[in-house]
Amino acid sequence: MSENVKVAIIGSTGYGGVELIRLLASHPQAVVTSVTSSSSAGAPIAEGFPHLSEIRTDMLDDVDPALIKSKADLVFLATPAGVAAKLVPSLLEAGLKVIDISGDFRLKSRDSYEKWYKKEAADQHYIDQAEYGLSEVYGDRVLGKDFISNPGCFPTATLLGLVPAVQAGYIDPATIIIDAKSGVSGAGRGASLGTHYSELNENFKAYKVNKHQHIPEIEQVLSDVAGRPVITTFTTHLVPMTRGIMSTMYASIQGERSLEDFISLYNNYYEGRRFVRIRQAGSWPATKEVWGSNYCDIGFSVDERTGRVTIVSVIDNLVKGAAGQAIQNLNLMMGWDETLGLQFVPAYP
Ligand SMILES: NC(=O)C1=CN([C@@H]2O[C@H](COP(=O)(O)OP(=O)(O)OC[C@H]3O[C@@H](n4cnc5c(N)ncnc54)[C@H](OP(=O)(O)O)[C@@H]3O)[C@@H](O)[C@H]2O)C=CC1
Ligand SMILES: CC(=O)N[C@@H](CCC(=O)OP(=O)(O)O)C(=O)O
Repeated sequence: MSENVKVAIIGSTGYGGVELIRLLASHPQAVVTSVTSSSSAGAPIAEGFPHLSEIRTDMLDDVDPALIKSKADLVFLATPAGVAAKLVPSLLEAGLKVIDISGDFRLKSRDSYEKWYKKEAADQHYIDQAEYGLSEVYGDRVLGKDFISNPGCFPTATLLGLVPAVQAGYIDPATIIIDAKSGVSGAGRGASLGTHYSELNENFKAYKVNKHQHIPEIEQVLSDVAGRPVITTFTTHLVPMTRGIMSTMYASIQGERSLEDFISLYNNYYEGRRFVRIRQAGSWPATKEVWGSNYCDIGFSVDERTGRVTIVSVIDNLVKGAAGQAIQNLNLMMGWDETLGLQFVPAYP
């Protein structure tokens, strides 16, 4: 087992960054030695985040690769789209390991990134270096790597719910429809019209229909496991709750497959993977049952009338959908037990 690792967080004043601080506080082998800010360097981090009082007494550092390298071995980026694309080359050149939580290095095609994110893509050389860290699917590839691109929140819930069935040929990938719902912390800490209280409270709305930046990420992985190009219908909805994602997926079943066949397939696929829990027949996961934890819970129904399966997958967007999976990737990179520092029981109710 490797030594302890010193880590820095860029974007530590956002929701993903603050969640990294919370989770890493109880990690036995990682210590946060630098928290940075591009807008309030020099201020104590606990000033803006009183919940960190007496827990973190340090000041925010500038986003300076040389300074970060002098304090840390590895850096997490939890920054808006387009920032990591510019910063990562200098961080890697400084000799830091990198785990990027943003979408900047997930898509292997620069054209696809520019089309869906409407930002300038990173240099292809660095995109090629990034290992896509969907832990339960590609975790084996992460060991010993220096640069991980952490999956998106919706793709994590959706892909963990679809990959075993697509890979085994239990469903026809061309028929997949994904109906996804997110709590508002998924939109980050910055205020916007769509996320302020009176727009959100007592409301439930669809957004970015057929235009969401997670569509190509989901299709990239499904195409990989299906062995042929897959395109999907994916609709996101905003729910008036703080944390949580529920992805409900529908697809036509191929061959004779019972509910028990699906449950057994998924139990086998995720055997030994502690963060994916497969529900028994008739048990449907709810976002509260994974709240504050790194779990992804998945339930199924097989409809003999239509020949379709319904798959429901839930995660906490800030944990398994962001900071938690990023730490799981840190553990896998370092050759540690993937559950290190992540064994939280969901907070209930
Ligand atoms: N929220 C979620 O559930 C998830 C988010 N993500 C992705 O993670 C990333 C962070 O998301 P989230 O934490 O929600 O976003 P927030 O808006 O809450 O935080 C982003 C942080 O980035 C920092 N930042 C902004 N511009 C720069 C810059 N030019 N250089 C360095 N730092 C900068 C800001 O801090 P400061 O001004 O102090 O520098 C800000 O606090 C995004 O790419 C998001 O899409 C991925 C999965 C889930
Ligand atoms: C509720 C909400 O607005 N969620 C965000 C998720 C953002 C995110 O995770 O973005 P990247 O994965 O692309 O970094 C959205 O739907 O765009």
